[in-house]
Parts: sequence; structure tokens; C-alpha cells
Amino acid sequence: MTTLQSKWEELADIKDELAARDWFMGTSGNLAIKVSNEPLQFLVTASGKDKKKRTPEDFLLVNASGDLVEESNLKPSAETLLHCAIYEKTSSGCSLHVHTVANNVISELYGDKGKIDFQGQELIKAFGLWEEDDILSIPIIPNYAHIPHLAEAFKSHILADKGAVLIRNHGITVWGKDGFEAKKLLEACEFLFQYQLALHQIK
Ligand SMILES: CSCCC(=O)C(=O)COP(=O)(O)O
Ligand SMILES: [Zn+2]
Repeated sequence: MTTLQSKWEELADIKDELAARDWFMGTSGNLAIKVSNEPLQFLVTASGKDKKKRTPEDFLLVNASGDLVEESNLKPSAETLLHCAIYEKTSSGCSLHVHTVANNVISELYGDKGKIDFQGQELIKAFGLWEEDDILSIPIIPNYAHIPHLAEAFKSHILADKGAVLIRNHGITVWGKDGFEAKKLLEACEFLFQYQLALHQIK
């Protein structure tokens, strides 16, 4: 199996798992996985497709600028520039973006603060935060319709090889060293958001 085929399979399996959680409502969401470093090339979901379905046209190979490596009648995700920013600034290998009700409500509740912090919650260990007083701080940025503008705002929060950024009333983008890590971070974030919303209901 070539690297391209194995990365395709890895991303397709992640897509199926996220679909099983119903995290691709209304064609939302996009996923990417790095295939090569020199030249930088990565697979990204085709724009506007139903990501709950598995088809041979699900992913497109793009370069560091997000342009197609081979001609296609499909377009790369409208949000490819966010994935480009991650691979430009880090050595991470996979980036995932989903819209969920929980991440949208949290982004609205905490958007004016520009971040949401979690401390003393076991699942922040997914981010490598193991000390008693460690804080997981997830930035929340405004949602700009102009994607290059959104990508610029997003870029300033890409500070490490793994991370997460909430886009207000839009969704979350996470990245990690490979598909396993990126999915782990995404699941941890969604757990923490649901936990926080549950706390709001009883307080
Ligand atoms: C209908 S969802 C609006 C676009 C979006 O935010 C998204 O995540 C999906 O866009 P894509 O071009 O990647 O399909
Ligand atoms: Zn989106």
C-alpha cells in the first residue's frame, strides 16, 4: 500500500467514526491528513459533500497553498486554508474540524471572553496536561465569512504541534501528530464542552 493509500484509509476511518457520532450535520465539517513533507501535500475532504457517506471521491490531494495537485471536478474544502495554516506552522499530521451543538453553544457563551479554560478535569490530560494546576485554555475566535481573513485570525492561535481553536458559532478545529491524536483531542474537547453545558444546567 502506498503512503497516499494508507493515509486515505486512515482519514476515511476517522471520518466514519465521526459520522457515527453525527458530527457532520448538513454537510458541515472537514478533515485533513498530511501525506508528504517535501513537497508538503495533504488530503482534505471535498467541499460540500455529505461526509457521512464513504465514497472514492471523499478526499482531494492539495499542496501547501491548498491548490489541487491533480485536476478534479470537485473542490477542496472551503476551509482548506485553515488546514494549510496548521501544516505550515507545525509538524502535525492530521487536522479535524466539526460543527456540533455543544461546541457552538460553548463558543457563544464564552466568545466574549475569547477563550474557555478547563482546570481539574481529568480529560485535559488528553492534551498532555498532567499537573494538578494545569489549565487547558481553548481560544475562541470570531467567525469571518472571508476564509483568508478567518485563516489569519486562526493562525495566531497555532502555537504547538497539537491544539484546538473554537470558531464562534461555527465549530472547532483540532490538530495533532497523527489521526489518532487529533481524534483523541477532538473527543476530549467535545466531552469537556458537554460537561460544561451540563454544569450550566444545574448551577
Ligand atoms: C454547510 S456547512 C458550511 C461550511 C462549513 O463550515 C464547513 O465546515 C464545510 O465546508 P466544506 O467546504 O468543507 O464542505
Ligand atoms: Zn466549518
